[in-house]
Amino acid sequence: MIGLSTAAEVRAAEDVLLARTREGVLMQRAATGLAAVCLRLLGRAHGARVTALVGAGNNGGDALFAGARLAARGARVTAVLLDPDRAHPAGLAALRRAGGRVTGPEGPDGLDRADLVLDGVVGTGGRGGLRPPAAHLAARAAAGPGVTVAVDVPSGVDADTGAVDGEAFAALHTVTFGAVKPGLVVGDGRGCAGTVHLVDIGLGPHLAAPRAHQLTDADVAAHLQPPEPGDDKYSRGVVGVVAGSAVYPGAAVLCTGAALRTRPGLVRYAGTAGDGVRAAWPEAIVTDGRPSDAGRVQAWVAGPGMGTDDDARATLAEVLATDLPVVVDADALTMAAREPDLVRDRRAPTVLTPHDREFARFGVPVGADRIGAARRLAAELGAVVLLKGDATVVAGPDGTAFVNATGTAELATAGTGDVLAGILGALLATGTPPAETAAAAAAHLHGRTGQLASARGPLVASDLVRHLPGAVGLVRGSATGSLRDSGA
Ligand SMILES: NC(=O)C1=CN([C@@H]2O[C@H](COP(=O)(O)OP(=O)(O)OC[C@H]3O[C@@H](n4cnc5c(N)ncnc54)[C@H](O)[C@@H]3O)[C@@H](O)[C@H]2O)[C@@H](O)CC1
Ligand SMILES: [K+]
Repeated sequence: MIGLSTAAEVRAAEDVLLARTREGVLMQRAATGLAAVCLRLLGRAHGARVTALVGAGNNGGDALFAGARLAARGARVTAVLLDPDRAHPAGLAALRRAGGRVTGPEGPDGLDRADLVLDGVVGTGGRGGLRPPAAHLAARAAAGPGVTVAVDVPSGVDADTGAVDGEAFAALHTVTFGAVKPGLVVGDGRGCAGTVHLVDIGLGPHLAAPRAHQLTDADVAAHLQPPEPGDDKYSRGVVGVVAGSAVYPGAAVLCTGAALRTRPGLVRYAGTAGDGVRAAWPEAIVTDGRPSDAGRVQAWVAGPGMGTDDDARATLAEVLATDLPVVVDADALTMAAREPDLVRDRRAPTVLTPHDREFARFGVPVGADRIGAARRLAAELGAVVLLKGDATVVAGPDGTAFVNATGTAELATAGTGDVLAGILGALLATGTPPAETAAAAAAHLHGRTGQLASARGPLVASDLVRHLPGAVGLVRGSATGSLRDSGA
């Protein structure tokens, strides 16, 4: 599990460590790690052209010291000082000693010929979007030929939320220090950060336990273990599905199929799309009656394609009245937004799976702070909220949050949400792990499946169902996790 630490948490840990180390040691650790990543990206140092955009704080100091290291290895480094009188003095001296050039914001900056551009304008001390002339230089860097590398945080991105209020530096890579900040992996910040590289500067033992996380394949594999010799179809978790309609059986077919393909045990279906489900999935046990006629289940998935009429409302209420985990998706979300008391503070876990428009129906739009928004609704309803997006966010009522790392834009097609609901039902039905972890694991597996299914071209939702066993195998087989994956 990768912890996501806020700027304040990182600063607090830095303060403890700063008091115990010689002055400048932490910055040297950061600059050494930064220079090492730059060298890897450049492939060579001698003759490489590097431009560093340098602000007035310690973030600029990191860029200057890293620039000095690259210059010492033969790179042609130009530092563009945005505020020449306030640039980090020791960093500036080191760069000059190593043969680097220095200019002001109006000087010749080499941006149009740089092999690599370092963004050391602002880091965790930044507030709001980039101001001119930094905004102008950032735009030129993005348009130029050089590899763009953000120091700690892309300037203009809020490190805690990923919000971009105005202009921000568009990095292909971000080298971050001490801990990954949430703003690098969620919201608009995710797009600005590119691939995230974490440099250890020794903060680990001093960091507060993070309240937000990213799961890796290894974490998710622990929840997708193969059956053991003593298992039977009941012990692997029985999923109940209420979805679809006689006219629109598709959602029921996709949702049931996803539950079966994630953890083949037993799936029971109750509703008016029974004929379609029987035809597609002879493995499912189908009743045309009400959920209470379906037989014993361990978790319910309610909503995809079920409609929002009185009958649908009664079905949803019946499922929510049980003491079982319930996934509230699609049409069920519309009904829950109208009557939040249906889902509020149930004894068993409830997982709501809104996209932004569905989320807004609960009263307040998502806004730029996606983790904050999910936490707010989760606390208000006493439920788990899985807020879908480019990087899906999961929050539990106690504020525990997860940001998904495996999302791919290929998943933006009809029916993929029905598949996610089915996966989620399968992971909830075993009762372990906690519902927010199960929801985060479902989002992770869904993303991996999307990557696999779109490896050779665009996907449709039924491709996802077909690729689920392969994705489960892939996640199980992968011992290591990564922040950003090749398919993302
Ligand atoms: N504290 C430490 O021990 C360490 C800090 N490190 C670096 O220090 C950074 C934090 O340094 P600081 O606290 O000095 O702050 P920053 O360097 O992030 O930014 C502070 C400066 O930026 C200006 N500023 C704020 N918002 C701006 C905007 N939107 N546009 C233009 N300028 C803006 C402020 O006026 C201030 O001068 C980290 O991100 C990291 O890069 C690393 O060297 C590791 C060790
Ligand atoms: K920066």
